[in-house]
Amino acid sequence: MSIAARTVQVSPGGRPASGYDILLEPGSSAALPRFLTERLPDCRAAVVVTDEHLQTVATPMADALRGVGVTAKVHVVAAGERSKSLESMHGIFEALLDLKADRRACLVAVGGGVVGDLTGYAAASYMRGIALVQVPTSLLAMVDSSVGGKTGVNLPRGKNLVGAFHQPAGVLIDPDVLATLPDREYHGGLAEVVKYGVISDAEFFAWLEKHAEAILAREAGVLVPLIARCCELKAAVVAADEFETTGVRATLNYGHTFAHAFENLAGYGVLSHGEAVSVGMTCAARLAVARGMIEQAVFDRQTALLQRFQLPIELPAAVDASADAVLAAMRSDKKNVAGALRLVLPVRLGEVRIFADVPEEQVAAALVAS
Ligand SMILES: NC(=O)c1ccc[n+]([C@@H]2O[C@H](COP(=O)([O-])OP(=O)(O)OC[C@H]3O[C@@H](n4cnc5c(N)ncnc54)[C@H](O)[C@@H]3O)[C@@H](O)[C@H]2O)c1
Ligand SMILES: O=C(O)C(=O)C[C@@H](O)[C@H](O)[C@H](O)COP(=O)(O)O
Ligand SMILES: [Zn+2]
Repeated sequence: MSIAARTVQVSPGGRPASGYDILLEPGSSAALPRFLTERLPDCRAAVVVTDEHLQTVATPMADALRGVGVTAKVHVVAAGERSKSLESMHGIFEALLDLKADRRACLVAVGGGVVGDLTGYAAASYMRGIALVQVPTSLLAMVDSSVGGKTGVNLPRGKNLVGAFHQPAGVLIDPDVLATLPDREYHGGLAEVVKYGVISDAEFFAWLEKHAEAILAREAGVLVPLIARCCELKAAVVAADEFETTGVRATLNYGHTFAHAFENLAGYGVLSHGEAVSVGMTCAARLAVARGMIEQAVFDRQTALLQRFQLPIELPAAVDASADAVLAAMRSDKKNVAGALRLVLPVRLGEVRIFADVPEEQVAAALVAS
């Protein structure tokens, strides 16, 4: 397994011309002015979007941009999933208009997946599309949301129901910023990390099991290779199926049909995305065992690793989610065709497939341990 890479190249849809680099190194956020000068030389105005927890990271970045002649300001949204809204997007448009930003302007997303998805969709929409630079600061954003171009916001009726594919011009990952990430958010990011092992890389899954203690301690020696491997795995999927048309990219949605329903029913507060994905992957694996698709041992290994990473494997009591309510929410999933659920389920450790023939009673039965 090659886990030494520090720069990961992404070629969406296999088109090198629209490719970009993920720069993974301590201090990489300081590279923003150079990055803009080299990659977006016409950019004269930039809005750096962040939330209140990352202002000390975002503010020096805007200052540094001003140092190379770019008119820059920081725009702060409230931390948390509820900011992934059309209303928050409107605030970003106002900030761009205040700077008299034209089509050569760019948006810089400094934060977790919420800031990244929101800012990305604003970049895809403002004047029909301006450049975006992703500076992910949560583990989840480093290993997943900053890469691959999925952007969007939530609607009251469901997660990510509006959005666009809009690839960043580049991704700057500074693993040192993880030092301030709260434990709960760090663990949430590990859910998406476990996902990569289950969907596409059994060897990486075993590596996670072996290094679980060092990973929990956030040791740099394991963190950098861990992030790099996830980025490589995601880049390969995005190269094969940028717009989720062939089914390859849908594998990244393992556990998510359940998870998005849980997040919506929980009102986007009680449960983080990563926690919801952890419970969702547990339900999906339980369903696969019930259908005779995987051995119980695979379910047990996934469960043990999720629990080792201090992630939930069942919904907290505070989430009032009857099977009927969960199924109703799952029917809004974007993967569904003609109202029929399409679920990503494991067929062995390291491989998942999409199933469109799962009876809803089986899905309901998989929601809780028997
Ligand atoms: N676009 C994609 O491909 C994709 C992939 C996975 C998840 N997502 C989306 O990402 C979102 C979840 O992202 P998230 O888990 O990063 O949540 P988040 O963006 O809400 O961040 C979690 C919390 O951590 C704080 N934080 C982030 N970095 C920090 C740091 N270095 N120090 C201190 N605090 C820090 C944030 O302020 C926030 O309070 C969800 O909306 C999910 O749907 C998108
Ligand atoms: O990049 C992808 O493709 C993913 O599905 C990654 C997921 O981890 C992520 O949560 C994504 O936002 C889900 O997208 P959606 O299309 O199911 O809304
Ligand atoms: Zn996800």
